[in-house]
Parts: sequence; C-alpha cells; structure tokens
Amino acid sequence: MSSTLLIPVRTATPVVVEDLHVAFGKARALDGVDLEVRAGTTLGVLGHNGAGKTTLIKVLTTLLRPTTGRVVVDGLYVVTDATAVRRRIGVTGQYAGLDEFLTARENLELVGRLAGLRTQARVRSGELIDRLGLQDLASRRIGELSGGSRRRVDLAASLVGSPSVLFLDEPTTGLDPLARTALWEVVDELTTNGTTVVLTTQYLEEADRLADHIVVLNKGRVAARGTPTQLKRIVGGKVVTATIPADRLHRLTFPTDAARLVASDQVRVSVTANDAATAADVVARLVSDDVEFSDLDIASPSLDDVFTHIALEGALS
Ligand SMILES: Nc1ncnc2c1ncn2[C@@H]1O[C@H](COP(=O)(O)OP(=O)(O)OP(=O)(O)O)[C@@H](O)[C@H]1O
Repeated sequence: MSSTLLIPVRTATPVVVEDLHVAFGKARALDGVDLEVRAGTTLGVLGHNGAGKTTLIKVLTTLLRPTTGRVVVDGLYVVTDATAVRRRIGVTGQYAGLDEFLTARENLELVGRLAGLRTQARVRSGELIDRLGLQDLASRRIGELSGGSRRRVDLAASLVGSPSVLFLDEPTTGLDPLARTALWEVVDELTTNGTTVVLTTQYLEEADRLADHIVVLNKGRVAARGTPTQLKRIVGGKVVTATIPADRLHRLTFPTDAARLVASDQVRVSVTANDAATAADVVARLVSDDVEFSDLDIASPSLDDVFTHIALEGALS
C-alpha cells in the first residue's frame, strides 16, 4: 500500500470506555458499557435498531456528552479534550458533511486545509483519490453523485488528516459489492499500518470480514463480546436450516430457534445442534414428522445465528 496511509501508533489502547451511561430523560440509551480497542485492530459494534450504536459513536466522536462514565480516545478524554480528539479521529457516516457545490477533489483539499495541511492538502487529496479509485469522481460535484459514490468520497475525506482512530458508521450501506470489497481492502490496509477502527454495520458478513473483536449491544448494554469465532461458539456446533410449508410448522416435534417466512406459504426454520450427530438427528426428525422440506443446510453458525440466539436469550431474560 501507499506509505502515505501509514499512521503512527500513539497508544496501545486508543479507545477505552468505562461504565458509560447516556440517558435521554428516563430513556437509557447506554447503560453501563465497558469496552477497549487495541491499536491497529477493528472493533465491530453490532445491535438491532435502538440498541445504542449511534449513541456510542456520537460519544466517542465528541458529538454527545456522556451522562456518566470515562471515555478516552487516543489518550485523551472526549469531554475535556474534545477539540484535540477531533483532530486525531476520522469519521464517516451520517454526520460527516461534504459541500454539495464543490467537486470531490475540492472537498478533500478543503478538509485538508481545515486540518492544517496547507500545500500538502493537494498532494494528500491526490494520493487518496488514486488509492481509493476515485479518479472518475474527482472532478464531479458532490451534489451530482449517487449515495454510494458520496460514501466513497466521505471515506476519503475522513482519511485526509491521517487519523489514528477511524470511526466508520455503517460505511458500506448502499454500496455495490465491488465498492464494498474495495472499501474493506482499504480498511485492512489501514489497520495493518496501525490505524484503529471502530465500525458499526448492519451487515454481519461485514463484521465477520473486518472485525477482530465484536461487541453486541442490546438495550444499551453489552449483550455479548468476543472475536467472531468466539461469538459463533456461543451458538453451538452446527445449525440445521430447511424450508418447509408454513402449514406444517405445527407438526414439528422438536423446538426451532427461528422460523422466518420466505414466501407466502413457506418458512425457513433453523435449529441449533451441539454436534454433527444431533444435527443428523434433527434431519431424521424432519423425515419422521413427515414434513416435506427443501434447501436443507447443515453449517457452522454464522453471526446471524449469534444474533438470533442473543435475541432469544434477551426475550427470555
Ligand atoms: N436524542 C434522543 N432523545 C431521546 N432518545 C434518544 C435520542 N437518541 C437516541 N435515543 C434513544 O436511545 C436509544 C438508542 O438509540 P441509538 O440511535 O443509539 O440506537 P442504534 O443502535 O444506533 O439504532 P439504529 O440502528 O436504529 O440507528 C433508542 O431507544 C433511541 O430511541
């Protein structure tokens, strides 16, 4: 990769969050969150709508003051050192603003000058345009670009100041598969060279691909944490999924973890099995229950299964 994306590592644990609470009146958006992100790693923050992801990112990027708790980014307190924190971080997502009337290149240069780069702003912008494959967009005004293209320029803008910590808030929503893969590769390069990344995403595949560690938020609390592999182990050995007629669901003589309507008369059921023998037993029960099935799949758990599992446990607790 280009050496210009090389970022110096300033602290071993650039993001530290201790007992973070954020309340909006009586509503507790975050209710005692603890987490750490080590330098050069990517933390994936996952959770259903309203879990607290955006609130967490807003606190980490100094846009929202915590109600209580200690939050340190790149060795600085987000509340008392907010201005200095802002200089050291990059943010992409719904809050970053690009000027609609300027071209992509002009926007990058403007961000560079605002970050104090002066004459280097032009050089840095050119490097990022090349590196992120934005040549076709460089001379076009932001107001003319598609949502996906704006996101790519937005990512470039967040990198102009060579941030030590990069916050990516749903960075690939709306991107086509090629652009998504290209962005993943850039994130890989950045972390390899010491940048620390905090990522929120709705795509579990994205978290699986990018995150070294994952924190799953549920109702403002950490419901699960670990590497993608550790989280998948929570679910168990194997997940059996099959599509059956919806009106046969009641005939199953074993409990299912999830049943999702995939057509007006078809449901996709999934069952967690501790080992291969139990998985085979589930298939045998489908046969003995005399339920016709299709698209049978026996696979290791995905992060989707982890989500279903945590949601089930949350509903039971
Ligand atoms: N400004 C606010 N005033 C009142 N309640 C808020 C405010 N911002 C967030 N909340 C509440 O805090 C909780 C967490 O919201 P947050 O936006 O952080 O969730 P999220 O995980 O980012 O959800 P989504 O995936 O839908 O963006 C929700 O219950 C939300 O309604």
